[in-house]
Amino acid sequence: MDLRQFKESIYELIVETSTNLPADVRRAILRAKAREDAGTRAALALATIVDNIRMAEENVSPICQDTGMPTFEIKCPVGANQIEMKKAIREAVAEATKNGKLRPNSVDPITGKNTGDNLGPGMPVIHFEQWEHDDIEVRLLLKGGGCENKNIQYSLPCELPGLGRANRDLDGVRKCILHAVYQAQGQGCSAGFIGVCIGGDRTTGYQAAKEQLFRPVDDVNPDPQLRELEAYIMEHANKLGIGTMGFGGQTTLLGCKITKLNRLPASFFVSVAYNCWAFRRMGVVIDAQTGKIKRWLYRDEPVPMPKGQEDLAAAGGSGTRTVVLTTPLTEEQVRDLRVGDVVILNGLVYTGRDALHKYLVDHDSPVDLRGGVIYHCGPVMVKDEAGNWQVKAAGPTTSIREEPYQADIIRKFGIRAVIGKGGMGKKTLEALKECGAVYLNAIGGAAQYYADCVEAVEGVYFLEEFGIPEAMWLLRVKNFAAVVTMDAHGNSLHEDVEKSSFEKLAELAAPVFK
Ligand SMILES: O=C(O)C[C@H](O)C(=O)O
Ligand code: SF4
Repeated sequence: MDLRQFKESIYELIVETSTNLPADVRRAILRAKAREDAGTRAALALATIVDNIRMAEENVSPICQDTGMPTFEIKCPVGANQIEMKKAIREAVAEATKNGKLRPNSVDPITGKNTGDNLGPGMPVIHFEQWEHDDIEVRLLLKGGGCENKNIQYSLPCELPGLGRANRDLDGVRKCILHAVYQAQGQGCSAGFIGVCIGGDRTTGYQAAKEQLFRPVDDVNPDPQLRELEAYIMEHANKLGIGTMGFGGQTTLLGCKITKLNRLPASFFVSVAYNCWAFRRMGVVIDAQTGKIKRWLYRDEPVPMPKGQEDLAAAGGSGTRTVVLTTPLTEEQVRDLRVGDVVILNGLVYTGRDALHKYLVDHDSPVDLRGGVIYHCGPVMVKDEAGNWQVKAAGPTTSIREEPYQADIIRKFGIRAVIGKGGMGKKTLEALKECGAVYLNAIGGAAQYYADCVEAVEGVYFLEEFGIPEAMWLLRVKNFAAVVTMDAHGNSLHEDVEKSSFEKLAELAAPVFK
């Protein structure tokens, strides 16, 4: 095989997967948008997502800044050289990282040191299987860390909050899957897709659950029992009211695919792989002689994302209160904000995520953070030829990971706003009230939408120590739109949605499958 050409084909597959959402996923998102009433938070969030998908394709830049764990599933003819293919794939991954199509996402598990090229022990994931065809089929999944954190595995029998006992039967499985959707709330960037495996062991169960994500969204399960379970879950999980980004709404789940594997008599696992709306999976069929792409998978028709809708930044017209603010913020400005307001932010924001929060607890900040805005974000950055940093993608990361640190940091540095996604807990809510600060929920995954708001990169700290995603970037933003979901009066939309969705979950406790 022409390996140089094979590498180019893989590079193209990586770029397309990261930047151009497949047709079936686009259709599912457009259907979800059509179900929401205009002007609601869910509709605004979905319109922003639609904008973002279009922008990513136009800019050939990552849909979401977290380009995930590159996972290649390859079927190849007998005799194809897997060692050489692996080498070519690794080279293509490193090149896509250098060009800002993937974020450098591979870090040492203990020190957090970033390898800078997405390579390292266990990365990327490459699985080969032989088949009796002449072509090579390569499927790629770029599944981000936030939704990966929402995967869950149950061992039956177990007790589930709201649902009671899940026995070792189909109805027990039903309860586990409903609970899996509930426990994700908006944190895995709902509306999401789930792949489920009933049975197997802890490893094969998760593996098979993830493989279900390669099924087209609109396909039908060949197993009638599993088909019925999928239909049940799609209908009832969408009654939980978690909605897009956990803002409430009609659509919580965009797809549910279930498989089963035989298990040992002693074990009964239900494994659930949760994928965000930014469901980046694509595939190609490659000619095993030339290394050229013969055709694309998941691209049955072009599904253009419409322009000119009422997205978050345009929310003013719809009855939502929109407040335009420029940093640094005053206590008065912040105390005036209420849950549900849309804030349009201008001025300087400081990115900071896991490494920075841990650091700031017992160190000084290199910049004065009083009145400042911390943005939970790990952007994709590349240096242009003139040596200036360019933002390639910059959406929010899951904020709850900073819950152990955030309250102390707000108090210590006088921060007035925290931007992230998925909401935070009681400790932070208390600090917001005490100090006069707010939590702003940006639209998770909308990395092009937010990168477009960055007017200038004014500096960076801790780049060497923490690496690109974890560094503290000073970003000057314009028209950065986010929703107040936790205010300085003790209100939290996340608490409310969690409570109401729990009540809806509990209504589904009665047995359905005998
Ligand atoms: O790492 C990130 O930028 C985001 C992550 O995928 C998340 O959802 O929290
Ligand atoms: S930020 Fe959201 S959309 Fe992006 S990878 Fe994480 S869960 Fe997915």
